[in-house]
Amino acid sequence: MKKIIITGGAGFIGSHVVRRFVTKYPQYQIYNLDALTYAGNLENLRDVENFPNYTFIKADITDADKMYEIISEIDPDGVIHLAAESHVDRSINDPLAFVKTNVIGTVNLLNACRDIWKGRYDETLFYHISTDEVYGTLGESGLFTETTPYDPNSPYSASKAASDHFVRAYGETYGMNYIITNCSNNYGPFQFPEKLIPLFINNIIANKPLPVYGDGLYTRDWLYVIDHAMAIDLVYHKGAKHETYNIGGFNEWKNIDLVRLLCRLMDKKLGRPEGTADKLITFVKDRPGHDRRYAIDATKINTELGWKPSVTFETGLSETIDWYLENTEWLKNVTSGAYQKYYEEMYKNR
Ligand SMILES: Cc1cn([C@H]2C[C@H](O)[C@@H](COP(=O)(O)OP(=O)(O)O[C@H]3O[C@H](C)C(=O)[C@H](O)[C@H]3O)O2)c(=O)[nH]c1=O
Repeated sequence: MKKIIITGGAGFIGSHVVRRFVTKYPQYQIYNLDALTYAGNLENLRDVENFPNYTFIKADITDADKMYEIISEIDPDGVIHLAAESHVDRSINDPLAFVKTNVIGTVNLLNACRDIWKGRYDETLFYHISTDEVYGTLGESGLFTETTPYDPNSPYSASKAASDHFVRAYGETYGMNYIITNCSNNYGPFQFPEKLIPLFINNIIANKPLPVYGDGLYTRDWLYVIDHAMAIDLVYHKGAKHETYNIGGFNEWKNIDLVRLLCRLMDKKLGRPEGTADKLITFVKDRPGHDRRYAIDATKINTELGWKPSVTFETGLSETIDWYLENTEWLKNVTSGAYQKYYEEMYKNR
């Protein structure tokens, strides 16, 4: 039986990856290693928690000894590493938390795998999940390819860039097998309402302002999270070792256009008169160091591995809104407690 550790499996993208592996591969034992920080939630995995091939381990990747202990005990065939601090605004307020989890946490995992897998690097794989933000920002045209130089602008993207470099360095220095994928903005069920789409869905439901940063003309390339999980599955099984793949939706939207589409769909689904949600749009002070445009060239994963997004943005977004409207309890739980304080802190100077 193959054993795979998935770090950050209780988070947004991680939970979709865990669900896919647990349900699709009963012959694999899947270990979800997660610290359950504010963004990790076992509610995200209720439907698979009793599967015999699923095990949850509460542990923090910043704890080097614990990582060594867990990895030597399980002796996995692969690690799919998704555990990370991921919100850019939080990284601006607390960069060190991002260095600790994203850089030191990754190196702790690499150290343990390097030692425990010694002598059988060819049979094992460290698969590191990263972001397109490591490439910095684009002008009006152009796309990020796998050979675009790294040029991170936020503490978050700098910490992810550093972690990517460490993974590659461990491959080159020690000969460990690794793959890195760099993905564009994800959206879908179970995303914590600090990121644009779930935050705005939550605020529209609650009739709260929709804080659009700066002029709202920033561009992002959006991918449905389930398509990302499918890509991760494919890369884990078919990807070439010591390679990087970019994953994206070929789906660019200016923030303000996306927000207006979201408002229209939400009004319809909530049975409110057209234009109701639009009135909540509030332009606020910009995010410092705000990257103007991200866009991924996903040709390599498409031509070499045959991956492409399976749903259109209209379908994915509509399904996402429906999910949040059907899961108001989940939304209420994750936005209770410290959330309100965080939200007020985040927007008080904007
Ligand atoms: C939360 C928020 C965001 N925005 C803007 C800022 C961005 O231009 C865009 C998306 O912001 P968000 O914070 O949702 O995502 P990014 O900063 O693009 O980064 C995201 O996508 C990459 C790939 C990752 O790797 C990050 O982990 C992930 O957080 O909307 C607003 O205008 N108002 C808001 O309240």
